[in-house]
Amino acid sequence: MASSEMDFEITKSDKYSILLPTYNEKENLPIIIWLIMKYLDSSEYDFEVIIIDDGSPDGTLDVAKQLQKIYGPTKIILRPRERKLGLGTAYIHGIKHATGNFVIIMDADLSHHPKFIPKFIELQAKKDYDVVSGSRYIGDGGVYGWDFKRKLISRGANFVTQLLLRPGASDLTGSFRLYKKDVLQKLIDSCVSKGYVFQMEMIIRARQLKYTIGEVPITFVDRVYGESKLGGSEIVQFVKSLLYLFATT
Ligand SMILES: Nc1nc2c(ncn2[C@@H]2O[C@H](COP(=O)(O)OP(=O)(O)O[C@H]3O[C@H](CO)[C@@H](O)[C@H](O)[C@@H]3O)[C@@H](O)[C@H]2O)c(=O)[nH]1
Repeated sequence: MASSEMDFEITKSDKYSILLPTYNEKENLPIIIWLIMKYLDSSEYDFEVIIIDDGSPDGTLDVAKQLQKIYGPTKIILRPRERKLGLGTAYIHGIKHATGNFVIIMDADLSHHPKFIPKFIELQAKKDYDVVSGSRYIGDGGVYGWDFKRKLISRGANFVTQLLLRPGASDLTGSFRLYKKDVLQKLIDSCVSKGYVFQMEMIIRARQLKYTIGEVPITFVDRVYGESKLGGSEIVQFVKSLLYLFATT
């Protein structure tokens, strides 16, 4: 048993692969890795962290190599790519190297706090969910540090998607999630979007394919170091993909 509660069980063979895509995260990476180790090492969970760096000019990969020396090559796995190829394809690349039967995806910029990971794992184990999604829009979840424009974009994207596609999950654009690996692979194979919109399509496809989705309230705290890579082109891509999904599903 990995928890004091006796109403769920983590099988000894369960392993969690945490995918961390990075682009210019040299300040954030050591802290997020330290927090992951703090919250997971103290548990009995078997896990690995896969860092997918896309040729960050700030030297994130060098920092990742140092971390690998500290925590060991079985805990920290480096799967870099030569150049910035986008968040969606970074996950697709990462999953190819995941050895766990569960995959956790999260941002490396400290917006997603690793303290929530055990909650994802416990909920999944309790109900055998195919997907557990972190939600900023249920219970005591929330967003901290975003300006009005960014909140409006996120709320607006969720609202319009809820209206058009009725996905039955409250946070569609968030990217703090746990998947059964085989489910994630099937969802990736069925998704057509790349970039940020990928997160939304994954939930829509999960519903289509009748996978079960659980939700854990999470707080999303805007990054302190570095900059968001969300720009106008991602927003245009989101709207295009939303209309495509509306027309085809
Ligand atoms: N490898 C790689 N990593 C990337 C790339 N672009 C971004 N990342 C990494 O992906 C994570 C999130 O990137 P940000 O650019 O900081 O995301 P954001 O604007 O804060 O957006 C967040 O909120 C969106 C809306 O809720 C989410 O859709 C998005 O996934 C992310 O969680 C960070 O760890 C960042 O380094 C890329 O092209 N390649």
